[in-house]
This record gives sequence, structure tokens and C-alpha cells, in this order.
Amino acid sequence: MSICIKEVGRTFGAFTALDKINLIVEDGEFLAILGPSGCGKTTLLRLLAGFDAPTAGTIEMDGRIVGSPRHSLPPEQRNIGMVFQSFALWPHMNVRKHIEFSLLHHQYVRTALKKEYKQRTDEVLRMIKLQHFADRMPAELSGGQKQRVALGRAIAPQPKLLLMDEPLSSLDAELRIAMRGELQDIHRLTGATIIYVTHDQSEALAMADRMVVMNRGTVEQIGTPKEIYMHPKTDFVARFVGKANLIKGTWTGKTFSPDEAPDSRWPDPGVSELLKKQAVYPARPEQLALSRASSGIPATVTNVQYQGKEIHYTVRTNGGIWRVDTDLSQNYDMGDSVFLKLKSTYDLSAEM
Ligand SMILES: Nc1ncnc2c1ncn2[C@@H]1O[C@H](COP(=O)(O)OP(=O)(O)OP(=O)(O)O)[C@@H](O)[C@H]1O
Repeated sequence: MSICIKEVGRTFGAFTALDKINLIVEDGEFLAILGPSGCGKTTLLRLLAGFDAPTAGTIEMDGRIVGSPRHSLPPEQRNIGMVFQSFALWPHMNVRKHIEFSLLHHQYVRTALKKEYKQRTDEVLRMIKLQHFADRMPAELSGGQKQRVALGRAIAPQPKLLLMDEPLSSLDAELRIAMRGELQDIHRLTGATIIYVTHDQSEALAMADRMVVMNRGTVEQIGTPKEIYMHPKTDFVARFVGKANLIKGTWTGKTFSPDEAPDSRWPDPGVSELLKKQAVYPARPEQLALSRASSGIPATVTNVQYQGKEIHYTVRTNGGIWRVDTDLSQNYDMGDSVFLKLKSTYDLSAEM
């Protein structure tokens, strides 16, 4: 299913939860909507599901207007499947019945699928790897298994659009990672368009074809995970997705000199015009290095966190507090005086 969101807004009294959202989602695309708490992600998903109507603009699905201030097609007439954070399983139904129920009661199930619902249920149970758990009740399942039932129930009727609202957030870290692969498999197997809401950037980066980064009810940037991570357009995206340090300085054409180390020349890896206008360089923690040699920005180590594969340092300079991630060969202690630099692979001053 393709979706076209045009100038969509949603106000609650005097409060604007969504403002002039414009977005096109291609048929079969996996789109992640990423943003901090309260930025309007769930509000947008509710508009797409048909639980709520926009107060401005239009939402089209496969070329047909389904949501506008005057008219909203109810959820059951939209050919969608939904998966929520809470699983929302029925406590009195076993795993098989969950899948069967959705096949027998979803308005858009093809007659052939409905007729063959037992075979389809077996197929879905295999897809979500619960064929040996079909008779279990929800209370007898682990968190990951419950999540898979919710997913199976949503995909069984072969909806053209799957809406997911933080579906992995109640799982532990290990399961969340395992479920990412399963969601990708399901996307590949079903070919459905997926709109996936999360505030976890690593989830969005790992799975999505494209990401929409939202902030305070507006879209900050739309792009592939690589574009968003490597080339953030705004300071918000640079900080939120890449955890970038926004170092102040002067841009001269394609080189940057930090105010606190004016002799350094940092190259332009594709920094946006907006960030250049703001006279900052977005350096992600892994792009920075520390050294004892006296070149770069003088800094003091204020925090050290050993992470096994790398070390996360926090350093303070006159201009701010910055995060630097290094490999294990760099060893500094709290209180050490060091110099903050761009990693030598990036730093042009090394060639001078
Ligand atoms: N029915 C409502 N009445 C008034 N304000 C609302 C209503 N629904 C949402 N809001 C407000 O709209 C804003 C966006 O809410 P929304 O639930 O979309 O955020 P979110 O990005 O999904 O956040 P989270 O990640 O915490 O779920 C919030 O400030 C919220 O308080």
C-alpha cells in the first residue's frame, strides 16, 4: 500500500501535536518514525490507523482519501494490521486461536484465505516460529513469544499496511535484537508496507528502508538510515541520532577550524548548509580522538566508562562538554589533561 500524507495537522485545543506533516510512503517500504517522547509519533500512527482524524490536511492510501478533517474511514475498512507495545493478547485464547480469530474476523481477508484458515494458521505459526506452542495460553508464554503472537495475529490476514507502535519496547535488550531480525524476515516474506514507531534510533537504523525524524510535532528530516546518520540536516537530528558533539568554530569553504583550536583544519564530510550557517561541526563520538600531544582542543577528562569493546569518555573544554568513544588502546583517567582532536583519518591539519 502506498500512502500520501499532505499538510497533515492535529491540534488538541490550543496545543499543536502535529504541524504540516508531508510524507510519501512507497508500497512495500519499511519506514521508521523516530523521535523523542511527546514528539507526535503515536498521534500520527493513530491518524494512519483511523482511530483519530486530522484537524488539517489529508491522508491518502492507494490514491484514496481515508482521513481529512471532514471524513475518516474507520480502522476496520483500511486493510491494516497493528502491533502495539502492550501486545494486547486475549488471556482466554491460546496461540492458534489468536491467529484463527484474526483470519475469520478481519474484513479484508481474501475468501480463499478464510476458507483455508487452518492451513494459513499453520503457515503463520511456522513464520513466527511458534508451531510447537500453538496450544499455549498467553500466560504460559515468554515476552518474546507473546510479541510474536501479536505479530502473527497482525500479519495472518495479509494486510497491505502494518502499523507498529514501539512493538519491542517491553522486551529485554537481547530479545529486542533477536526480534529485529524476525521483523525484517516478516517484512521480506509479506511484502507489506510497514510503518514502525520507535524512540530507539538503533532499531530504526537497523531495520528501516527510510526514517522520518520528528521533533515537536514536525518532521526534521526524512532519509535512508545512512543519510540520516552520516548527513544530519539539523542540530536536533545530529544530536538525537548520531549523538553528535556540535563543536563551535568557523567554516571557510569546505574546511572547519574549531574556535578552541584555530590552527586545526577539519574537512567537510558533507555537513548541511544549516549546520554550517550555525558555525558548528557535528562530530560523532567515534569521529573524535584524545591525545597527550599538545595539538587540538585542550580538555580535561571528566568521566570514563569502560564498555568492553570501546571506552566512552566525557571531556570538558572551555567551550563545552563532549563525548568521545575510543578503542581500548586509548587509556586516560578522570582528571587527565588531554587534547581533543578529530581522528587522524579525518584531520587535514595532519597533512600540513
Ligand atoms: N488526546 C489528547 N489530548 C491532548 N493532548 C494530547 C492527546 N494525545 C496526545 N496529546 C499530546 O500530543 C503530544 C504528542 O503525543 P504522542 O503520544 O503522539 O507522542 P509520542 O511521540 O508518541 O510520545 P511517546 O514516545 O512518549 O509515546 C504530547 O504532548 C501529548 O501530550
